This record gives sequence, structure tokens and C-alpha cells, in this order.
Amino acid sequence: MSDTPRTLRIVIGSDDAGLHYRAALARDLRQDPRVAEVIDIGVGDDEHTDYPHVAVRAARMIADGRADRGLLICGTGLGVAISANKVPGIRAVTAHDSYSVQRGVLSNDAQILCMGERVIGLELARMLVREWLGYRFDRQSASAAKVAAICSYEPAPAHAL
Ligand SMILES: O=C(CO)[C@H](O)COP(=O)(O)O
Repeated sequence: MSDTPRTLRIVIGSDDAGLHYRAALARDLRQDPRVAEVIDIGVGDDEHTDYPHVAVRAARMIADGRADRGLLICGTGLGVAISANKVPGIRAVTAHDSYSVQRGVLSNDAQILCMGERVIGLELARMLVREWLGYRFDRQSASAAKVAAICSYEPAPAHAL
């Protein structure tokens, strides 16, 4: 995973509980000059995929370097975060307020923001996503050593054992 660039490739996904917000947020992202690419991995209107599969697919795209950040929506924003965090190297946070969205990037270097369509109003979600796009983790900051400490607890890859 590389440093977050100034223009972002963003993977967006949801389960069926999050699909209305996903559509609205994807539209916003496509119009934002800070966003180079929006990769929408569904789910579609007539489709049912349980949230863990969508979340892990998005997280793997980031872990593999195919996207820089992810935006995941389910009913609460909780299940998608729990699932995405199973992918090594991924830090996913659920945040529904401005300060947490900021600290998710600046303190935690989280690549994935998760929100709940049943929890937060759409206009607030749209505003928070605009704010989120403006933050970049500072590798020289005091938070960097703490993020490195999180990473130190990742299980070693099987080939390294
Ligand atoms: O919010 C969800 C998971 O955190 C999901 O959209 C709904 O899950 P369920 O309550 O298990 O149906």
C-alpha cells in the first residue's frame, strides 16, 4: 500500500441496507475534483449480498493497491468495519461525526470509512465524506508510531513463518 495520493481512487460498496446512500455518495464522489476514480462494487438494487463479502472485497482492493480508500455503507456501519478489518493491513473505522472522521485519518490512518444508512442523515453523511476527502495522514506525526504499533500486531504472512 502506497502513500495516499492527492487524487484518490475510491472503492465504494454497501449491502442492501446501505444502497441508497451508496448511490448518492458515489454520485458526489464522481463530481469531486479530488477523486480520480470511483469503483462501485455494489450491491445492485435487485441483489442481496451479505455485508461481510462486500466489505472484504473492498478491503482487498485497497490491500492489493487497486484503490486508495474505501467507503462502506451498511445499516449501522458496524458490520462492514468489522469485516473489512479482517483483511491484513486494513484499518476501517465507523464514524458519524466530524471529529471522528478527521481522527480516523489523522490518528489511525484508516483507509476505509464506514457509515450506517439507518443511523445518520444523508446530508450529514455527504458533508462528512467531503471532509474525509480532505484529510491525509502525516507519517511524521506523533500518531505514526501508534499506527505502526497496530500494524505490529498483524499476524505474520504464512510464507514468513
Ligand atoms: O448493519 C448491518 C450490519 O452491521 C447490516 O446492514 C444489517 O445486518 P443485520 O442486522 O444482521 O441484518
